[in-house]
Amino acid sequence: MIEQKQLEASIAKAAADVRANNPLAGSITNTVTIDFVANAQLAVGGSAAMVYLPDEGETLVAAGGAVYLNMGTLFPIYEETIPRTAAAAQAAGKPWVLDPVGIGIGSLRTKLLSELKQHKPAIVRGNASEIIALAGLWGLEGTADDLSRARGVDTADTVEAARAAAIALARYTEGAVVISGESDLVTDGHSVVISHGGSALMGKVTGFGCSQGGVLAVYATQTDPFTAAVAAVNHYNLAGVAAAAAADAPASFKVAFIDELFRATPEAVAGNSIEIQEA
Ligand SMILES: Nc1ncnc2c1ncn2[C@@H]1O[C@H](COP(=O)(O)OP(=O)(O)O)[C@@H](O)[C@H]1O
Ligand SMILES: Cc1ncsc1CCOP(=O)(O)O
Ligand SMILES: [Mg+2]
Repeated sequence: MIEQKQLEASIAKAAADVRANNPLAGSITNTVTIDFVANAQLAVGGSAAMVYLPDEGETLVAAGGAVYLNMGTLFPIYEETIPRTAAAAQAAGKPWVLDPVGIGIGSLRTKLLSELKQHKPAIVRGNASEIIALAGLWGLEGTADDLSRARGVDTADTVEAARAAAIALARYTEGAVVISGESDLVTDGHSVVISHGGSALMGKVTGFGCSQGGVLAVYATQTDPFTAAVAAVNHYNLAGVAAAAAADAPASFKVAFIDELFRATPEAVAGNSIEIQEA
């Protein structure tokens, strides 16, 4: 199990490095929340670029330190763009982050998510229902293939109910998995970190999950997937608490949240309340 002081030091360094290096993490992401993803990436210190076409995805892999693939709103061209971009990242040894938004909706999404198994994302991020459904679709041990639980893009399960699925995914990818929710769970298949904070208002604005995925990719440019995952999730939880002190309704909360992502210091990100458990 990872030691807390050592993890905090690695998180503080990752947050400081993101600020110092302004790293690019390109995205192929949905059209609902694309603006929020880019602005969150910039607010934490990263750089954003959003594309749709296959050769552009490959170009962003080459140009950046990581790439973010979010399945939220699919177009026919994505049948080419998404696997080619994931394959390019894997071939280049660059981390890529998968958000299986809306898993269970439509045949193209199921086909693409099945194909992506072979390219092993460095970080998988989803809400509890998405993580359970992905582990089942990938046929991982102890999980059930049941896409019928999918109901849209919001969760119908608790974070704890998805714990075993997240651990199975992390052991398969040898990367990190994030389950978002009231408290977020991060695992590398050996340790589990529960990160506290945030606000219920984060569930009342679309894009908090997607933008967390973009920020995970920014952090993944600077450190290993597990440290990157805890750092990004901590950064989100810290900013969520601070934004809730400044705003009490969804639209103003979103604005305050982007400001608080920007204001958060590396030390505060590292000091966000976490619990470390055995997987
Ligand atoms: N009730 C809550 N309390 C605190 N934070 C929350 C709550 N609901 C969601 N969040 C936060 O909102 C972000 C998005 O999570 P979630 O709503 O689970 O994702 P998605 O939008 O993919 O369903 C995460 O940072 C998560 O910690
Ligand atoms: C509403 C919606 N529909 C397709 S993608 C999307 C955005 C989902 O964003 P998030 O999961 O971050 O709230
Ligand atoms: Mg989501």
